[in-house]
Formats: sequence, structure tokens, C-alpha cells
Amino acid sequence: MLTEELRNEAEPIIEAIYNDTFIQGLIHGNIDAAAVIHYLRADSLYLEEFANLYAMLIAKSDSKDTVKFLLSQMEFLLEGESEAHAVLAQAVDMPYEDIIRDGAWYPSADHYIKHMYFNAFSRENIAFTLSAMAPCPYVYRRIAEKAMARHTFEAGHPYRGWFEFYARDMDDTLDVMLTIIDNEAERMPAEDMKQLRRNFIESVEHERRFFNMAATKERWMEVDVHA
Ligand SMILES: Cc1ncc(CN)c(N)n1
Repeated sequence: MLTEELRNEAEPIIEAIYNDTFIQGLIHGNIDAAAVIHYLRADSLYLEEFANLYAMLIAKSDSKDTVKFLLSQMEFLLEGESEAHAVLAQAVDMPYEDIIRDGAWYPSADHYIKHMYFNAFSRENIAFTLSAMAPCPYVYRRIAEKAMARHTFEAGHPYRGWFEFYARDMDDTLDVMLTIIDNEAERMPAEDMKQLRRNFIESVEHERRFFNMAATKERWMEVDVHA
């Protein structure tokens, strides 16, 4: 199955993400607070766009079950990830609303978001956008599984709740996304399947760039348009 192959192809990139600064900093509880704040500012905006993408896909869906799934995912997204964000805000001891007030689409987040919108605007078949969106829950679940398998997070660990959330709550989203992608892929010509594959693997790399964007506190050049 296509998504089985994609998950195997993604594994080396996910292992690299796991060993990069941001995740290692969460695991060892010694991450730079400014990197966590940078991450939250970008991620709160990213998740808003993710919800908007679901809305675009609803408009393209012809199956009632798919529409119901997309609506439930919008709901989960607008509520659910706040639990993971709350863990990070607690760890840096700042009120969440104060942290995300100054968010912006920093370069790597901007690229990732536009990669998903490009597919949503240019393709009628929702599988193209879903293949760009699926690494969002998938990469986080794999990273959380690796961390929980390789480390014992003691009760007071500041980021334990973040890993527990992503190890636990991504299954429903993922199962439906991957099923839709596989069902659509079966009826596609080879070049379209190649595009699904590219969309997925590029988004896995976008996930790596997003975490590194936070670790380096990546910003645009200080030009007025982004001030
Ligand atoms: C950039 C990004 N990727 C994935 C996730 C997990 N849904 C997230 N919160 N942010």
C-alpha cells in the first residue's frame, strides 16, 4: 500500500528529527525557553491554517462520511492541541495568550503552510492535500513513540505531557487520512501517485525544518513587510 511505503521512506527523516536539538531538548528538559516560545508562536498560527485546510477539503468532498471526519478533525484541532500547547506554556512559565500574541509565519513555517495550500488550491482530489497534511499527526506520533520507548519520563518531567499527548491522540486522525489516500491512490495514474509520495515526504522534511526553525528562532530578515 502506498502509505505503508511512505511511512517506511519517512523513517530516516523522523529519526533525524528525533536526534535534532528541539526534540532532544524536550526529552532532556533543557531546551531553551525562547525556542519553545518561538515554536508556540509559529505553531498556533500553523494549526489555525490546518483547520482552514480541513474547511477547504470539506468543500471538495463528495462523501458524507469524509465530511463528517473533516468536521470532527477541525473540532479536535481547534480544541485538542491546546492540551499539548498548554504543557509547553506551563514549562516556560508564561501565560499562553501572552506567548502567542506576537506570532508570525517564520520562513520554514511559511513554506510548510504554503505547500499544503498549493495542493488545496490546485487539486480537486483531496488526497493530494491530505498527503501533504498526513505527516503532521504521523511524525509527531512516531517521535512520541520513540521518546516513550527510549526514555523514562519521571512524574515531574516538564514535557512528559507533550510526549504522552502525541503518543496517544493521533490514531483516529491518521487512520482516516491514510485510508483516504490509499483508496484514491489505487485509482490514480503513476505520475499522480508520484505527486502524493512527493507531497508526503516533503511535508516530513517540512516538519524537520519547523522544529529547527524553533531551535534557531528563525525569522525573516528584519524588513518592514514582516515587522
Ligand atoms: C508543525 C506541526 N506539525 C504537527 C503538529 C501535530 N499535529 C503540530 N502541532 N505542528
